[in-house]
Amino acid sequence: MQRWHGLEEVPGDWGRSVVTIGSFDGVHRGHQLIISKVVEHARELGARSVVVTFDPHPSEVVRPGSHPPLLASHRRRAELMAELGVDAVLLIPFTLAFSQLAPEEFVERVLVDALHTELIVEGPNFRFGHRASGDVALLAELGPRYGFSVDVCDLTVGAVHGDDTDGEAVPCSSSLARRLVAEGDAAGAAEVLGRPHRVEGTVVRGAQRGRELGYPTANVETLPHTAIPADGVYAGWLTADGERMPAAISVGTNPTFDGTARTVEAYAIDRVGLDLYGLHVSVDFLAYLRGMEKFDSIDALLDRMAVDVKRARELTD
Ligand SMILES: Cc1cc2nc3c(=O)[nH]c(=O)nc-3n(C[C@H](O)[C@H](O)[C@H](O)COP(=O)(O)O)c2cc1C
Ligand SMILES: Nc1ncnc2c1ncn2[C@@H]1O[C@H](COP(=O)(O)OP(=O)(O)O)[C@@H](O)[C@H]1O
Repeated sequence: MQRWHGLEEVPGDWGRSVVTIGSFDGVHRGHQLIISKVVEHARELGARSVVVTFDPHPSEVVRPGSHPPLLASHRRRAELMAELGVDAVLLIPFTLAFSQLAPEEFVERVLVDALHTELIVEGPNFRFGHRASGDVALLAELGPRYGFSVDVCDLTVGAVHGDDTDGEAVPCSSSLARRLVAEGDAAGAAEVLGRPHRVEGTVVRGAQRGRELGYPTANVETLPHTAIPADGVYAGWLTADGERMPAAISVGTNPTFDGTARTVEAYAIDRVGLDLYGLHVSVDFLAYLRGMEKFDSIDALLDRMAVDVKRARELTD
């Protein structure tokens, strides 16, 4: 899969494209549906599939300070899109100037001049151009002039979760996944995303206390704006150097030790002698086990950690 950063990186001799445009944060099940459609149509038409996305999140430019917590880095999104068979991802720097393009200019520069778009696939709520004034009706109107057609499809995929929905399927969306992650509902988030929520980062030094407790934990320094699950203890996986290891994960300030910094730490169950410092690792959150607690003694914490680890081992088996 090709990755282009900016319109100027699109090869001049790039052929015809089937395109979808969006933020695609988390590449959740609704995103997966639309991207699969793009890939399928491209194969039928003998064209190539392209996903157009933006960095930073458009809301940060339109309303500074409103950057939402991110479910996936652009690197991770690209990885997931490659798995779906996408030929190229075009990441457009979302500058103030870009945000001010009139919808028709946006169509000309991105869809027509750069990508030679034959078909664009979007959900009915797609908006683009200055003040989000372009919509699918405008795309359909401009299509004949520029030689592309528009496939507007219902991209709603339902996920059942929680007690507050009476068992009703709720449409998958990035904001729903963000809310579930923030509430610690790892299982609900996994249902929306189609896989456990992942947090990535570099392993940094902590208080060096874990090894003394018998549970060394890799402390993961996450990227800015990462969607970090609610404080608590989780079962999941720690992946390092391509190896996926069952893990018991702690998110919080280590209140038993009167800590103040909020950390994401993962103990790779039953593994000894790992050296993960400085590595880029990922932590997948499969299930919420319990809340973070301030224990009266280290023994009480250790008793509880033994129970957590046993449960995490069972869940990741
Ligand atoms: C499965 C698990 C559960 C944990 N639960 C708690 C907890 O309830 N309260 C708490 O203060 N710390 C908890 N911790 C965090 C430990 O206090 C922390 O891993 C330890 O202090 C080591 O910190 P260090 O990596 O900075 O050395 C938990 C850690 C793990 C792996
Ligand atoms: N089973 C394991 N799970 C996680 N990290 C481990 C494991 N075994 C060894 N390590 C190493 O030990 C470090 C964690 O030990 P710890 O005493 O908690 O130190 P720190 O406070 O610096 O995180 C990890 O960063 C990793 O390099």
